[in-house]
Amino acid sequence: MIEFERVSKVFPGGATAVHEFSYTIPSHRAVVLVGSSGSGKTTLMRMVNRMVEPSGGRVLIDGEDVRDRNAVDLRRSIGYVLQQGGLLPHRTVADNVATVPVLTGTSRREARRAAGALLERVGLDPALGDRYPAQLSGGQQQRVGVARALASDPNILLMDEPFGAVDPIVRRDLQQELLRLQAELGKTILFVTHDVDEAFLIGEEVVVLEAGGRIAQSGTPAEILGSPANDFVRDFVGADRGERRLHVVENGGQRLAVDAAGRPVGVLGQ
Ligand SMILES: Nc1ncnc2c1ncn2[C@@H]1O[C@H](COP(=O)(O)OP(=O)(O)OP(=O)(O)O)[C@@H](O)[C@H]1O
Repeated sequence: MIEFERVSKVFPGGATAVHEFSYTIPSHRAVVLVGSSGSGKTTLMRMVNRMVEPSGGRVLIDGEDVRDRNAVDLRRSIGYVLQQGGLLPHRTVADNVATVPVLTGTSRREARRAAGALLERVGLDPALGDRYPAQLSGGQQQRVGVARALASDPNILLMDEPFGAVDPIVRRDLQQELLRLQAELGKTILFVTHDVDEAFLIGEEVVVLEAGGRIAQSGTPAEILGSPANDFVRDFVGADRGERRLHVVENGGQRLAVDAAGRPVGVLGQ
């Protein structure tokens, strides 16, 4: 469980990036922060692994203030997936995946063996482990990024626009892969995106942010789609979408998010 308790962040010489944000992410839940550029999503995410220290308030993991944790140990215990993969270019894929386990005492041989299994888990041929990141496609690199984040078997995965840099078709594959993985692994996931469709697909809960990390609305995709709290949310969920405007339909006891052409874009649960 991750608890944000009235956290704020004022960067030196800057405006307030986040103002008194409070939210609790239950264990094993996938929660998506969605909002336009500069709404404070990345700042909030980085407070969890202490890459950003709050100016006020606190972040707790399983009841413990992250400030009481050693920052390096904390970071190694949390999976972190970045938009550009963040892979080390001069190390093989297998060594990239094995980085944290080796740092925390697993033998290189054992960590490389485990890396092969992790590559398979994210849908890659383990033989790719001998390549260098530049020899993989963007989508494959993102999968390696996910494998690396899973390597220390963390309870928490932070995912910052992880599929933002790949083309739409690969992006859909990666999203489906993440849903499949989450069904298997049940991690506590904090996922950041500015893409509403992605937020509603991945998030069991979605937090719509306005500037300054203010919560415009939070809830399940069905709740937000079904009854937007205000004009801001209504616009954000539907703006500029024309015929792609999302709505909710009931289908055989399931609630589906569909676009205006009736194409399902996500299952919202029972
Ligand atoms: N290190 C920093 N120093 C000063 N200001 C910062 C710093 N990091 C972020 N900010 C500012 O804080 C605000 C929130 O930034 P943040 O990156 O959290 O937003 P975001 O919602 O993740 O945006 P994006 O979708 O563009 O990544 C922005 O106004 C940004 O310019």
